[in-house]
Amino acid sequence: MAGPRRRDLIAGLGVVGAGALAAGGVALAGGERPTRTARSDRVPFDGPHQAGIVTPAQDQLVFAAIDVTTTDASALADVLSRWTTAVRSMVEGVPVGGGEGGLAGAVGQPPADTGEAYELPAANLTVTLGYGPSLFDGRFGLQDKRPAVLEELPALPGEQLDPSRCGGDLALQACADDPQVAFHAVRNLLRIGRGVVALRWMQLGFGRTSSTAEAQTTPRNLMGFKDGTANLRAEDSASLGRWVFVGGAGAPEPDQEWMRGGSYLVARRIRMLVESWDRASLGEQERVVGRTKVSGAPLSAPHGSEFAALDLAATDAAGKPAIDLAAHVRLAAPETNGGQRLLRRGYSYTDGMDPVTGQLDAGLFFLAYANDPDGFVRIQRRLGAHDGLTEYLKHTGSAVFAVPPGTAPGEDWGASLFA
Ligand SMILES: C=CC1=C(C)c2cc3[nH]c(cc4nc(cc5[nH]c(cc1n2)c(C)c5CCC(=O)O)C(CCC(=O)O)=C4C)c(C)c3C=C
Ligand SMILES: [Fe+2]
Repeated sequence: MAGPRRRDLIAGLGVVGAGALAAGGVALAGGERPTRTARSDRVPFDGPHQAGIVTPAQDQLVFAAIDVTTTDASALADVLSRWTTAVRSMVEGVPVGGGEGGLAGAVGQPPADTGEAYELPAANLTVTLGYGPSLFDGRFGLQDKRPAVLEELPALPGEQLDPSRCGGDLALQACADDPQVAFHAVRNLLRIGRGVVALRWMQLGFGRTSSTAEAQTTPRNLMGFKDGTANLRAEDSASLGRWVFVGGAGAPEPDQEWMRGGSYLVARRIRMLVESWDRASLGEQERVVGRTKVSGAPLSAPHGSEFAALDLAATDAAGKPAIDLAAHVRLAAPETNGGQRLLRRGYSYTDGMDPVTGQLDAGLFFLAYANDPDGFVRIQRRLGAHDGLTEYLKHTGSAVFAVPPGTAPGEDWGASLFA
């Protein structure tokens, strides 16, 4: 565990650490374990966009879809305010309630913080909040605030969704370099919200399956392929403005001003039929993806770089398309989708064994940000209908959320929505 975790911390320094160091932090020396006092493992909470979108993808995920169990809008706004205070504390590596006082609490009372992250580093924790379409159904007087593009996703080809892994009024995406830090964050927020919100479903992810910053190396997904090669990166502000952030440069104007600077998050739990995949030949696996397994180079330039551009017109010696017509990358690429791009931020998951079949329940918890969820829908319609990878996949969970913009210092989550 220490190896990969440490590598990501160091990779993260390239982007996150620069700001943190400028703010008076200390750099990590070789072999040194990060501590709560090292500022280089902290991601600032406030900013024009929420942390956890273009933040260099951490290696651990705890994702919670949450329902609101009251119709009292002020109680919900109060929870969002208390969540903001708690997250501001936790991303600094400080317990909920502040310092050791948060752990101690009053005699005869439970401590303000559950304690399991105490003395752990801040681990680049980010907590990202989303609002599901159902939040705008009239229970809280928010029906006029619903962005037109925020609707439940339509039925998509080939999906076999489990209703107990779908939807949610709210989402909390907690990412960190340490799984206990991410779990601690969600656990404490649920605890704060008790009586107002309830957990609907939850997904743990281990191992990022995308790179969201130039400094990060491309990870491998559970099919053994490099994943994230052609993803959008934090440094590509022109593409982020056009495709990811609401009201960004080149993007359509939002119908709801409170969403300016926000984004939309699509979550899909995609089980991989790994036992079938592991029986497929290397040639079949590469044909289905459209890239080589070892280097990640496109099959149009199999001896080239991982980052070589796809040449969708290239043919092999037999005159057939070098990148198969049903290859995943051909069908997902912007070149075949009207230029559409997504910021992918998914994680590998396993939930152990499928008790019915005895097979592994493992795959990709696909997370993608876009300034219109329809961008995902249009790509997925093509993938579901034609993608060779589909034979090895089963979409079992689904949700979509509006992710509001980031906060100014002192501002609470929900302030612009409930204003
Ligand atoms: C609707 C969007 C997408 C879903 C769902 C999806 C699922 C999925 N993808 C992989 C593995 C790979 N995907 C790769 C590239 C890629 N995938 C999407 C979109 C979805 N993938 C896009 C937009 C792209 C980029 C295409 C391009 O511009 O070239 C790759 C190649 C490496 C990379 O660029 O990331 C792999 C490998 C799996 C296993 C999967 C479902 C489980
Ligand atoms: Fe993909």
